[in-house]
Amino acid sequence: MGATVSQDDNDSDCHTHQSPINIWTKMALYDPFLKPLKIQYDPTTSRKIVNLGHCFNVEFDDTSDMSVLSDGPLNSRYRLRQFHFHWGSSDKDGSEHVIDGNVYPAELHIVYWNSQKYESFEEAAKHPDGLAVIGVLLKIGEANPVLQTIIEHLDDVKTKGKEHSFTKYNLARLLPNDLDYWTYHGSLTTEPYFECVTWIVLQRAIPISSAQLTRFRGLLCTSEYEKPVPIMENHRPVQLLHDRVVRSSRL
Ligand SMILES: CC[C@H](CNC(=O)c1ccc(S(N)(=O)=O)cc1)c1ccc2[nH]ccc2c1
Ligand SMILES: [Zn+2]
Repeated sequence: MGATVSQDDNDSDCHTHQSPINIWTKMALYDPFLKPLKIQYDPTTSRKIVNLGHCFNVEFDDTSDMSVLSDGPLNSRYRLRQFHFHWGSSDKDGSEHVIDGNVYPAELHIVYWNSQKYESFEEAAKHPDGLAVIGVLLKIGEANPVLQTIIEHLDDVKTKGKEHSFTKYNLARLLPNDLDYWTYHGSLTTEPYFECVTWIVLQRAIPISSAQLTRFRGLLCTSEYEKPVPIMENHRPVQLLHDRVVRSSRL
């Protein structure tokens, strides 16, 4: 008697909570128990900007709970570690999350880890409730002065491995006023794709000018000793939803 393989066996593989996804807004479930996001941000926690080769990070001092995210869909306090962007080789694509089939030209990820339950970011990343990432879609519009302060420093971190001090950054000014969000359980969108992320995708996009976005593509994925290769794109394709439901904070 051969083993029968049913549909759910196919979903029993251990990679069914991958990110990013296409969010069908009409299928999102309004959850009245979702709280507003509570974002406490201390500008003195910003430390440096780093070129990692596939993207650049703005990194924060996460040795104590100074800049934290709580409430929203979360049951713990999460500590700010870094933020970074994903972009495409043209303004036609670049975001990781897709909304009703619409791709945006870029996406900001603000990465937090559960400092209430775990001792370190690396430890938290091994658990389903280890990380929380706020995803903010970027749309082409007027130049964004808050992004400009980051873009001015990209020349200091042009090649892979370069870093430059980056202090007193006002991350709060980067966020839209409207913090309504969609939330679902997913993964890191780069290797090792751990399924450890509570995703919180804001429903309001923020502007970036086409000229500013072009500056992202000027970053190099090569070190200063190699032949220069620009980071033209670094966004992962959308993944299957499987058994997940996306919840919305707004009816
Ligand atoms: C656990 C992964 C981590 C490196 N990766 C990340 O920090 C990261 C963070 C956010 C996202 S996204 N685009 O989803 O927001 C993708 C990746 C990481 C950190 C320390 C490590 N030591 C050994 C391995 C190792 C891996
Ligand atoms: Zn990311």
